[in-house]
Amino acid sequence: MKTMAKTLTPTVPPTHRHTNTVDLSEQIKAATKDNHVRAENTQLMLSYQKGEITLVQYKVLLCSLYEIYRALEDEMDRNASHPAVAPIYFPQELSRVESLESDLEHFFGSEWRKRVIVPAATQRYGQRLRQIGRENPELLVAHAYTRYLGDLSGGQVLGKITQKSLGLSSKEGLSFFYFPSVSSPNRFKQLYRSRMNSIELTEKEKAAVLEEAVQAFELNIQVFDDLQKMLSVATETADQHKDRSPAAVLPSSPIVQFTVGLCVALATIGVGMYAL
Ligand code: HEM
Repeated sequence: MKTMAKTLTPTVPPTHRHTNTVDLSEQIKAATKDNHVRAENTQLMLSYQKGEITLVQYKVLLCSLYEIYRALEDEMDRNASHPAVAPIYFPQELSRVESLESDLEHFFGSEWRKRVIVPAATQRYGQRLRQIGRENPELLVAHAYTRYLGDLSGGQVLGKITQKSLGLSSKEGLSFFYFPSVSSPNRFKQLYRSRMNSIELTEKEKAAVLEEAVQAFELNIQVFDDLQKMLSVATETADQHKDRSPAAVLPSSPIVQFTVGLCVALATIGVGMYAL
């Protein structure tokens, strides 16, 4: 027996054994730990945690999330059969585009498409997603992890805070936070992690995925910071038109939209803002 056990012992050198056996899900969590703390401490997320999220903050956040998920889900769909995407492709359980569309319609009305407005950082995030979808689909896992596992973790608490902060009596306008096809977020996250760990990646690709996950958090942080700037400009504009709230100013008249856009373009030093 003893001899057999010896024969079966792997001959991989200990250092190799270590790198090959560390799961992607563990590595990605460790690699983005500090970025997660930074994301939690952005002004927008701090307002959230204090239960001080306003309707206008939530509305602009929804607009940016729509742009981000549209790019992410377009690219996931297009690359659904790619070996690094297929294991973590869960459109039925995770897709957010339709829920965001219904939330946007709830808050902006049937003409919501004309009123979606996003800052430059959101455009950059979308462009990055579309670029990796075209050029390096194996990096999509970094973005899918960052958004979907976040939505199934802290995002669940944020949903409850949003409902309370905005004084919403029903779930209307909050579909983004609900995953009707996920009965247990914790169990689903475990399944998702195991699927991530099953993706076959070379060491070089794995390193690139970890780097991309850090970037994904940074892109989110930039979006939150840009939204905050956009809102400060809108508040100043509203103060100059004392009869109007920022919520009314931001997505309404084309002239004010243009003014806000112009100010944010200046405030974000050349990066600009795009109205969809
Ligand atoms: C108010 C802001 C936030 C709070 C309070 C929060 C809170 C949390 C909590 C409690 C967890 C679970 C940790 C665990 O299971 O060990 C978590 C996980 C996670 N969060 Fe956040 N979060 C926030 C913002 C964000 C943002 C902005 C992102 C990215 C865009 C994000 C991405 C993630 C990810 C990817 C995970 C899964 C980590 C893993 O298990 O690998 N979070 N968050």
